[in-house]
Amino acid sequence: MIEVENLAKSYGPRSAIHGLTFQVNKGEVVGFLGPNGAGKTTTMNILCCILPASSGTARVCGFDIFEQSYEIRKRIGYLPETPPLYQDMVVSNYLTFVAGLRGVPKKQIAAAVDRVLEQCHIQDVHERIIGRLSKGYQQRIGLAQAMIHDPEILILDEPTIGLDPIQIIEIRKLIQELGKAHTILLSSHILPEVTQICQRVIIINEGSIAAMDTLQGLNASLRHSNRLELRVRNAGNGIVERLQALDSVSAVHPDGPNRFFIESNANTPVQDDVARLVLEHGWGIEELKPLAMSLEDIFLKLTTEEKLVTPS
Ligand SMILES: Nc1ncnc2c1ncn2[C@@H]1O[C@H](COP(=O)(O)OP(=O)(O)OP(=O)(O)O)[C@@H](O)[C@H]1O
Repeated sequence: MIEVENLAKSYGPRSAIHGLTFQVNKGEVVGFLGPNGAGKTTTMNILCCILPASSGTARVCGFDIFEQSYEIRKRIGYLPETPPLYQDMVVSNYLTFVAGLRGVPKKQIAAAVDRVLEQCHIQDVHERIIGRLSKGYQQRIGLAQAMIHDPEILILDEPTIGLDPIQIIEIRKLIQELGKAHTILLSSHILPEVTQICQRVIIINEGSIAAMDTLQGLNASLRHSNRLELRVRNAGNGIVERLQALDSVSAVHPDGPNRFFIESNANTPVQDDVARLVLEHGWGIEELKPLAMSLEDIFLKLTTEEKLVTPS
């Protein structure tokens, strides 16, 4: 549905993205993650034919972004980070206006407005002035304008940014609903949000792709760094030093007197060494289990040098 190959964009001498290659398949909800300035908005703007790429190719629904941008615009709905709303307009008038801009045939405009009012749960405010509505409602109107021409693909740039926690939950729920019938590429800084909404993640860092997989796949591919949680009954003096002295252990992070997070870069099962050490010293094993990496851990690992061990 979206095929990107070797895409690059420079702003003057500054390279924003380079060598981007990825695909989004029909029906997928894909999270586009990256730190500030990674190139997410640039990529989304190129896919929506708002910004020309410097080189590379991208096809959306089989159409080329350079040659067939009109066809792509018909099939793509875009919610930019700041929704393009006219604050002084009444909701339904605004959506009628946008429908005209998007080329919805005149006779179908009223039905299209009714459809998006219903899909985005904003029927109750259709006669209100946009600027007087809450940010959560304004975001839904932003989604409604993106969907007015019934596109197959939705591209959403930070759709929950600036919303309060209740509004965030509502918008996430709405995106999950929309994901049943649309292909969605969504950028976000909120990692649990991506975990909840998306089936697959593309992590971008400094303009190129750092990782691309399902959450389970990312976890498995980063498994060369084993992480364990160890809980003992009676930790003796020097337990941290002794654990650290094991060949297979690269770092030990205590969390209270009897709980430790252990990292290992070795491929050997570090559990055996740890268990042996604990038994030899009579510290008593309460729990010894491998830890899955959270998306936050994966993100930090791929986008920074920071080493992190947290329970998940
Ligand atoms: N119009 C522009 N002129 C010059 N440089 C730009 C322009 N737009 C973006 N950039 C630069 O390109 C790089 C990528 O920016 P982009 O906005 O695509 O990143 P982003 O991942 O969306 O960041 P954020 O999460 O902060 O929105 C950044 O270094 C940014 O400063």
